[in-house]
Amino acid sequence: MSDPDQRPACRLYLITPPRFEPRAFADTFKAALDAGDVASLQLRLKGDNEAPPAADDIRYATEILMPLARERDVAFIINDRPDLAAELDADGVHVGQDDMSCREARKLVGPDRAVGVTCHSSRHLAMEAGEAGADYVAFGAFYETDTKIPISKAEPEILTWWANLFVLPCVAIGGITVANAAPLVRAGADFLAVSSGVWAHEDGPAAAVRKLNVIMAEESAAR
Ligand SMILES: Cc1ncc(COP(=O)(O)OP(=O)(O)O)c(N)n1
Ligand SMILES: Cc1ncsc1CCOP(=O)(O)O
Ligand SMILES: [Mg+2]
Repeated sequence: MSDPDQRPACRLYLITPPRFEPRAFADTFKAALDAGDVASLQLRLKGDNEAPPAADDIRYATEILMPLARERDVAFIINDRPDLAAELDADGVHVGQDDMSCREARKLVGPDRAVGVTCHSSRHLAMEAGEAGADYVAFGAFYETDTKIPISKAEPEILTWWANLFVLPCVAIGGITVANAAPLVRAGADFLAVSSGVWAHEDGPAAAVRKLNVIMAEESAAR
């Protein structure tokens, strides 16, 4: 059993938009990171219809964004590509169930980089990922989203179940915004993974990061 009183406050795990021009995006990116606490940033590039991006696009975006993240103590995670996470010396990789197994990803990135695993709404997948050496498990999608067509709908109870049993951090993802984040923090999320809820916020990304930080602090203190 894990002790809920020992659990650190929930933190923000930013996900990039699926498509952007890295140099043009850099100022927006810096403004978001400078607006409040951001634990990590996932470079999640996708082509049309979720097609995988070219490796060189990931390399170029990493060249521009990773130093900006590092200067701010924000961990830089690459989506889908453990090989590139190792090659580019990123802080970690996120793999989905159809990308690569956690163990294979670990072999590619080594012991010192983080490996995160998509577990949809499955307790079984999450326990498997934990046993396979994942550094976090990700549950979702909690809310409707236009960023991806999710294959599962998760309920906040899965976060509570996980947090009460395991020390390994859990990430909540899918349609999270300033307006709907609170119940996920209360339920036990260690990280909120947010893309459009930050980049498309009506008052801009910096305002979204500020507001999410207030919510995460308040709701973590109340749990
Ligand atoms: C933190 C986090 N959680 C889940 C996902 C989804 O990964 P996956 O299922 O492989 O889908 P794609 O993101 O690759 O479309 C994620 N990227 N990050
Ligand atoms: C990658 C991913 N996996 C499940 S939902 C989702 C999309 C996250 O983006 P948003 O925060 O815009 O819903
Ligand atoms: Mg994937």
